[in-house]
Amino acid sequence: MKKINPNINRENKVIEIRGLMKSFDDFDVLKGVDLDLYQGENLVVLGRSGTGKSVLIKIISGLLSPDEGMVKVLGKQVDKLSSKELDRLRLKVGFSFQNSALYDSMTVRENLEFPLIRHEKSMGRAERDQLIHFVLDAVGLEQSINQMPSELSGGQRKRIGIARTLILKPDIMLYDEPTAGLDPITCMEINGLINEVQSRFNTSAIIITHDLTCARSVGDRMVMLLDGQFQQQGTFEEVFSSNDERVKMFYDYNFVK
Ligand SMILES: Nc1ncnc2c1ncn2[C@@H]1O[C@H](COP(=O)(O)OP(=O)(O)OP(=O)(O)O)[C@@H](O)[C@H]1O
Repeated sequence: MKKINPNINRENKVIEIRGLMKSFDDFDVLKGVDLDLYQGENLVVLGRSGTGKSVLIKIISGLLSPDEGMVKVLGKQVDKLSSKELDRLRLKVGFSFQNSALYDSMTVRENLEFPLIRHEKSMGRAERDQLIHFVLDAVGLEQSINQMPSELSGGQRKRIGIARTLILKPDIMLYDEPTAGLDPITCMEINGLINEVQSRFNTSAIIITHDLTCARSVGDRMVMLLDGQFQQQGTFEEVFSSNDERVKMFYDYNFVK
């Protein structure tokens, strides 16, 4: 289990959400979500499939717009920003996708270089190279620099996906199912990496997961999305001491086989 993290700054909310609503046609997915993410905190978002966890982080990263409610990211209300301002804010929010989203036709180096060429146009080759080596070292995969994604294991692809997100030095990391499809040992390694990124890069993060071992090892706090709202929140023990049948089922599925 994770130790109490002294580096969380509860005076500084990097994400603040109030009364967030989102529907698709007549299907109400988010029905009044309130959420705070504090600077330096790893927050785990739990919830069954289809409850709207991905919709929530897509709204935070500006990929979807809210129907109602306030979504503030790094002090900026996302729905009030021009598209240029939103693009600038997005660079501060790193999205680590479930499938790692690497370009299969590019080497690891090219995959890492791509966001720099796109977003840091004035950066020279030497500085790009230095950053590529820095993030590869951070995820422990310097030796893979010239490999193709198809030559990497699932865990290595996740690491490179995380490196590619880190290379733009985001303030906030969003991890969508970081351990999905990995064996237990590789899951532990990825959990360790998420914690290392938090302490080494001083990022705040939202981690979406179904994996309660991951939740327990990376989360400073957890929230559970039930019926379109966060109805349970606190430490792992606080959330799972609930008598709510839906919470108990979630726990049993993970730990009682
Ligand atoms: N762009 C979209 N258009 C229409 N419906 C959508 C769209 N995006 C999501 N939905 C619907 O919103 C609901 C929530 O989807 P979401 O992907 O957020 O679930 P989730 O909690 O992340 O699930 P999982 O754990 O399986 O990834 C689903 O019913 C989904 O079909």
